[in-house]
Amino acid sequence: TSDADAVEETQVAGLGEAVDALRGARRVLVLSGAGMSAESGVPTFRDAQTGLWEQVDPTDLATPEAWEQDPPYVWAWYAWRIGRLRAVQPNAGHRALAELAAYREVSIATQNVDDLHERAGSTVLAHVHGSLTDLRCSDCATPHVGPVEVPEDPVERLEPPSCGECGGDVRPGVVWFGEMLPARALAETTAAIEALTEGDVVLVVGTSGVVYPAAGFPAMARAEGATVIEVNPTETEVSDVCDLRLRGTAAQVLPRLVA
Ligand SMILES: CC(C)NC(=O)[C@H](Cc1c[nH]c2ccccc12)NC(=O)[C@H](CCCC/N=C(/NCCC(=O)O)S[C@H]1O[C@H](COP(=O)(O)OP(=O)(O)OC[C@H]2O[C@@H](n3cnc4c(N)ncnc43)[C@H](O)[C@@H]2O)[C@@H](O)[C@H]1O)NC(=O)OCc1ccccc1
Repeated sequence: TSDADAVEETQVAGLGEAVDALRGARRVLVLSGAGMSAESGVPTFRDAQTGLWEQVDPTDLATPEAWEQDPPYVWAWYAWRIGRLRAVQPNAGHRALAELAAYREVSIATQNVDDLHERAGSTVLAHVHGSLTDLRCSDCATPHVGPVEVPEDPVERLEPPSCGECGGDVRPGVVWFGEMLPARALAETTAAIEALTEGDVVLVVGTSGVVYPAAGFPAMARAEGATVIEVNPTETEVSDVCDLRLRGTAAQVLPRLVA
């Protein structure tokens, strides 16, 4: 039997109810995290870092302090992630959400800094933690365009590109721990949550619900009366605020939800 059949056979408790809820929904808001891209080969934050960064807690690397202290060390990690992102493809979960938008009003607010939703054909409402591919000067904030050298294999240190305006170090356009979320992304996500009503559906896909303020979004959506559905193989910090918990992966469950 092929993988699809195997997936087809595995019963996901609550799937029927979730399909019904989605059928009756006028609007769908997707809150996605690292698990959404795991089956594309993008490691989640909780997955052990591989190789060079094995000993490093990503939340220590993804900070303004780490950048201040040693830009080439932090840049090497991001350049490697940019390189990895170029080598992977959206998965069946990303594609299912893009298909759903053909017959439902779908908004996606993601914690992910990858562009896999867009590459699957979705329009993303907000990247609340920024984007790996948007680069800017860490001194004058000038957006950095032009090619970015990425290492074949992980390297310990790599000089970040220099800003064409002021010569400063160019940093990734992501939100580091301790940094405020992009005002526009936060405003649009909050507006989308406040616009939710009875009967609307919120899909919480592949997030452990640990990082704030994003971890508070599912409860805010529930408070608006929407039906909140978690898609995650394991229990999370937000499972309790969800009406339905579908214990499976994004690429396994989402295609069956929108079929
Ligand atoms: C660690 C945590 C406790 N710390 C925070 O939340 C901090 C501090 C904080 C603020 N308010 C708080 C309140 C309480 C406690 C702490 C705080 N928040 C901040 O600093 C935020 C900024 C946070 C953004 C940080 N940047 C990221 N990313 C970009 C960088 C980069 O990518 O390098 S966060 C990054 O990690 C997070 C990882 O979480 P998940 O996406 O949930 O992924 P994770 O790996 O954890 O879990 C994966 C899940 O998927 C599941 N899964 C696995 N495979 C699959 C599969 N195949 N299918 C489906 N699911 C799957 C797994 O079971 C698992 O559940 C994502 O958000 C991701 O973007 N800024 C801020 O609040 O500014 C103002 C401020 C500042 C200071 C103090 C007060 C206020």
